[in-house]
Amino acid sequence: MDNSPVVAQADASLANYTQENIHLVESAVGLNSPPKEKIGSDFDSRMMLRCLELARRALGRTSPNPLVGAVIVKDGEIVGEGFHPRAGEPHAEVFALRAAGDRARGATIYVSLEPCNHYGRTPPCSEGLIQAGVAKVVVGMVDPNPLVAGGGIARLRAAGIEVLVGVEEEACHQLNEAFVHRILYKRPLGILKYAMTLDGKIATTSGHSAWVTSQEARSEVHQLRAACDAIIVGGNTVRQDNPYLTTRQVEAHKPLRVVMSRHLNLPENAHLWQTADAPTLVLTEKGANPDFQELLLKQGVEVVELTSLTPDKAMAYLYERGFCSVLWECGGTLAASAIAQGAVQKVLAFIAPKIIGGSIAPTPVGDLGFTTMTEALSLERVRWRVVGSDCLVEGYFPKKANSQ
Ligand SMILES: Nc1c(N[C@@H]2O[C@H](COP(=O)(O)O)[C@@H](O)[C@H]2O)[nH]c(=O)[nH]c1=O
Ligand SMILES: [Zn+2]
Repeated sequence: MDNSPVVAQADASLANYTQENIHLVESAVGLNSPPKEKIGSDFDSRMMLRCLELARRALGRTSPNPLVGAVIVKDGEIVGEGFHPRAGEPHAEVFALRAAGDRARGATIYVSLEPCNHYGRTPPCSEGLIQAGVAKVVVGMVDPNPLVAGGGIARLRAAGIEVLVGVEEEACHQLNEAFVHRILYKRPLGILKYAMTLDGKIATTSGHSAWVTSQEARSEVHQLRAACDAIIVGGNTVRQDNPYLTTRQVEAHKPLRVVMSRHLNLPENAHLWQTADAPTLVLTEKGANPDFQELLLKQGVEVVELTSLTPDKAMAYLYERGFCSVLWECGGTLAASAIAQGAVQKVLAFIAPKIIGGSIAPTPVGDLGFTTMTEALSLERVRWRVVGSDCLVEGYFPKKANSQ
């Protein structure tokens, strides 16, 4: 099957992504394009889903790199598997080739992301596959990285290797949505997560919030945290909720816990500074409360002063640090300003079937300055799911209201 148009749209001339050409890359990696016909056989799909299963073993650990899995099949049998464990280490294909050894010659390799074609921290996988003598490469999605962007596929085809692109493309994209966002927008993907009652409250009028949702929903949140690079809260959340923001699973990735606080008027004995099992970073402004900074440093907390502390500045800083995904677990005021500044692209709202009442009880999103319903930010690609006794609503902000 010739499906080269997918690749043709993603050429390396898109190295400098702008508003005009971003949509081309988005369609090349399988976003914003009309549903396509199923590509590949059921066996191809099964092998690609196995790649994604392998890729997930490194969940939360690969940034700024993507999650990638690879499977080598010879005569209908899997002869090698691999995944990318973290940035700086070999790519998924390399591990799969090592496992397959000589059996890679004449075999088919399935990879969830287009094989790279550049010398980065590691040599190009395209050359590795050519040297190993594989006969066919089945790719999940095109790599939006301008250093690759179709070049890996072109190189393999030029070497006479059959390449099929787009098998389980949507699932492949879903797994790496944060990596794709990082590449296209030069910011981490911002995910706003909150838990509210049926009448839209995140706490009682007196600020009590433990717990709004069921145990099942809370363990879903722990899994979500483990898949992210950082979790952000504001000073208010530290003062009022004194959260741990941990994943509570021994083996899981521990995201960086980030607190945004302009004046560092924070409690000296917050759980965050007292639990060294996950790293913590406090973002503040130049010259804020030097005594408190010293106290934090003594407790192993990292402090970074930014020239002005806004959600976008925080995201720009976390982008420079190599992060792909940031989970906003803050209160309504910070959430509203993060949304207004385009620091949130995705929303995960847990809704508990409880009513708490209280006209001044806090709500998940503060003032956005809207006066009419027509200004409402309607989520797109919305999914609803039951988690324990709660409902999880998941969706994305429309691009125009939210592009950087
Ligand atoms: N992890 C991964 C790929 N990642 C691609 O390579 C880039 C990182 O290159 P490097 O610095 O050398 O690790 C990353 O941004 C992405 O475009 N490619 C692959 O063929 N297979 C893999 O498993
Ligand atoms: Zn590679």
